[in-house]
Amino acid sequence: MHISLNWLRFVTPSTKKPPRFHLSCLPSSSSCFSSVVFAMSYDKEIAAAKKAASLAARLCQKVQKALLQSDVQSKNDRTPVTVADYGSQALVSFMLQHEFPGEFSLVAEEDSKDLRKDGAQEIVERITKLVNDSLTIDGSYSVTLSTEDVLKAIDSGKSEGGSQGRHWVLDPIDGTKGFLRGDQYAIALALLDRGKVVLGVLACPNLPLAYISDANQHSPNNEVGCLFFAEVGGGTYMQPLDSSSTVKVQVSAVENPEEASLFESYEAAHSMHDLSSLIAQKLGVKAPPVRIDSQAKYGALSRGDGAIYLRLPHKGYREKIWDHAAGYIVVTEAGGVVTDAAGNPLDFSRGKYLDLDTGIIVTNQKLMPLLLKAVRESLEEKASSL
Ligand SMILES: Nc1ncnc2c1ncn2[C@@H]1O[C@H](COP(=O)(O)O)[C@@H](OP(=O)(O)O)[C@H]1O
Ligand SMILES: [Mg+2]
Ligand SMILES: [Mg+2]
Ligand SMILES: [Mg+2]
Repeated sequence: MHISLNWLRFVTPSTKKPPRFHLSCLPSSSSCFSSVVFAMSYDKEIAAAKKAASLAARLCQKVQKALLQSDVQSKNDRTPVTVADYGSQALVSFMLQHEFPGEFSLVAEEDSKDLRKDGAQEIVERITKLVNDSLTIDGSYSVTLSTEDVLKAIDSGKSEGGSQGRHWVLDPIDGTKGFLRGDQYAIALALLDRGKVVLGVLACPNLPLAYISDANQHSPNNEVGCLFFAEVGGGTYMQPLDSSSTVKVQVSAVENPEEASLFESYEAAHSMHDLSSLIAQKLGVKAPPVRIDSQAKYGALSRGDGAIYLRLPHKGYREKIWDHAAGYIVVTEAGGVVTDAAGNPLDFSRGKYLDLDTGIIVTNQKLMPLLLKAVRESLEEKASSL
């Protein structure tokens, strides 16, 4: 693979991730010292998660390529994203269950209800072919799943999560709107252990390997396809989706908000752009916001492309854990901080939903106090103007 100068920018002296064990405290302990236990490292889980997310990314790329090449495709036809969404979820679910056949719990976005309705047989067959082609593509599996196997694999994602035991958390395509537009999307997979996110993998098939800004995000010269992964206490790493050359990444060290660049959703329906522009104005941020879809924003932030991510949904919206779990650990292990708009840490232990005060904000440790102040003032200003 051609390694560009931009790629080398991310390389740190330690590019090889050593195998690791780490200490953890039992959640019920009153004193850390009295009940320190040796926890297994999650190396086997992270290897399986990387493989599953990478294969799912290939499946999605194949569908997106066909979608963009097809000129008969109606703009409103959601079939391609439907096929890729379900296919990605079936593939990841099957691979994880194959790897961890004992107790298995998956909290995932999709279910098979619509696929079991009359008239859905053709689409289920398309999904099944896609999944089988993907599983056998590199010779790792020699299985042929039936349509019922695929529906069952999709429905394995019905777990509610929670604070006990282990739960995989999957968004098979995050950024469906971006996927349909030919823009950014991500396959986001994380593992919860006793309510905490302990590992996360983000496959971002359209994210340039090089630094992105508002100006260059659609440059045709950019090589694209990034895989981010992080394990609790072990830092965040990035590799090209088609290679294993891994680099450790860090969030931006920018301390002056005037030099910070700010990421937000492309879709104004997902995050209030007027509110984030007020916050940016208060901070003195000079650059225009970088608007991209999906948890690719967390990936880009983890390597310092921007310094701030604001997600301020409209009133009443409830965030789901699969939209944030993988991105959260990718950013925090790279040195970033993720809180709600009141500065509270995110709690992934309460089931499918995150109970939040107003929104999610992400930045580095140095900028967080300034950002929180600007967010609070902007929210107050907005409330008093209503
Ligand atoms: N009204 C809304 N407000 C906030 N988020 C929303 C929303 N409607 C959908 N979403 C979520 O926003 C996610 C995409 O985020 P982003 O704007 O960062 O690309 C979607 O994930 P899916 O595409 O997996 O459904 C969906 O869960
Ligand atoms: Mg999503
Ligand atoms: Mg999704
Ligand atoms: Mg969705």
